[in-house]
Amino acid sequence: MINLSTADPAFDRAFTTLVNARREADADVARDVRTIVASVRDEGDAALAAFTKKFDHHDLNETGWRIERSEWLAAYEGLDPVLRDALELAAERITAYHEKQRPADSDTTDAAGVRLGARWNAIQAAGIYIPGGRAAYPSSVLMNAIPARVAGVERIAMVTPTPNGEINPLVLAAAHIAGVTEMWRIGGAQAVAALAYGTGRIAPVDVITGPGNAWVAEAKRQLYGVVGIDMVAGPSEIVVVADGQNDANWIAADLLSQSEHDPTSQSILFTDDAAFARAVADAVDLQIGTLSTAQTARTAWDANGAIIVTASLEEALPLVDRLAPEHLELACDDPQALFDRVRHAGSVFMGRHTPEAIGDYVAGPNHVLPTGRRARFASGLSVLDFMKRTSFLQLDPASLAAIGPAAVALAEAEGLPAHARSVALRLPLT
Ligand SMILES: NC(=O)c1ccc[n+]([C@@H]2O[C@H](COP(=O)([O-])OP(=O)(O)OC[C@H]3O[C@@H](n4cnc5c(N)ncnc54)[C@H](O)[C@@H]3O)[C@@H](O)[C@H]2O)c1
Ligand SMILES: N[C@H](CO)Cc1c[nH]c[nH+]1
Ligand SMILES: [Zn+2]
Repeated sequence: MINLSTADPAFDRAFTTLVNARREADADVARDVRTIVASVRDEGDAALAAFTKKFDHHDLNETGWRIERSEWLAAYEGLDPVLRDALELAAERITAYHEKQRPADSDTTDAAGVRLGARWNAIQAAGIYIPGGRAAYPSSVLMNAIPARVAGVERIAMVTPTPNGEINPLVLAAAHIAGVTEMWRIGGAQAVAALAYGTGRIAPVDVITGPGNAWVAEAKRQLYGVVGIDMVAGPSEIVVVADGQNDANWIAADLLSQSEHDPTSQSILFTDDAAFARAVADAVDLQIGTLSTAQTARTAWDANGAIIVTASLEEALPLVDRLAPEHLELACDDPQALFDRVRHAGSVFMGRHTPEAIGDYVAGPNHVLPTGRRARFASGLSVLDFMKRTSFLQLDPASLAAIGPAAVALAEAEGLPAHARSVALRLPLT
């Protein structure tokens, strides 16, 4: 973890180094993913089986490629009622939030008499990636499959790695609740490539969504264009802006909630109170030892964590924008005043009683969010990622006569005479 202060003359250089650090996509990851993707494209299921053996340590021909619906249902029915209720509550709240994202079609006639509009359609087949290397993510099943279902996607093909052939029953139960239509026991860059190109067993999809580690995120990035993607949602990140009135233990837990995801995760605290900064650093060190995820959290915190003391909370805001974090917590009395001045963040958690983890599970907005400073240009997963828009137009003789001559003039100016003729032939003779 690094300690910085904006009062330090060397601050600008140190902060720029922090902003530019490429935690997730070093050259080796990009090169290895290129090899994996090419193997799956050329060798299909044989490559999938080999990579699954290498990375997830099981033989797909023994454990089975697909996980059948009967197993999802059995898992759902066998769930502890407390967990079943929790999943159902999460699913209800996520559905309610995403239903409001359904876009409206448009169909209008303008002053020239031209009918203009746009119609939204769901994509036909979505591939959803559910991480499963270090932890199981039933919450990510809901966050991906529910918006796809709300959009009206017919085929929702879920992939998830099953290390040593084992899968968490909660993941199966979540697939049952959320409306997944097929499930494959594969993960990593190889699963993303299989969904993009298709293999003997797996039909290709139109769009791949979902979070994952550095290899998964890089595979989506490389395959964009072969398929659509939501955005690059890699190793988790959090920035907390907190004044000295907070409980240091609460803020330490918030920082660790994202450090425990991945050794390359990043957690950063900005505070205007140097004594509070020291208290949080101590609380993080005390809490790490109590976590079953201590090893991952410790690696991430030591390598990528930062505590930055500023002269005021306001001073932190342009620095937050430069980081464009996946998650931003504003832990102070008037979070709205700070929020009004933040431009780049995937999702913002306002006030002292809104820990980021509530958004990971049950609040409603999507937890699949852009990482690696991509909140500068990308947004969290939504219903729109599973839809696309077709524009349409309709003219009659009068409206063509009104705007057609301008099109003819422009076509001739572009040196495209067939374009000009196609319009001119329909215009009244003058
Ligand atoms: N940004 C978001 O919205 C969001 C949401 C949830 C989770 N996450 C992130 O998802 C990630 C989950 O990671 P995970 O590892 O638990 O599961 P994962 O499913 O993303 O990755 C596991 C797979 O990674 C591949 N892999 C592992 N080591 C490899 C290597 N050396 N070379 C090639 N491939 C390799 C294997 O194929 C393995 O099956 C975390 O980074 C977490 O922070 C992000
Ligand atoms: N914080 C993750 C997004 O970066 C989402 C998640 C799921 N489960 C727990 N956390
Ligand atoms: Zn999380």
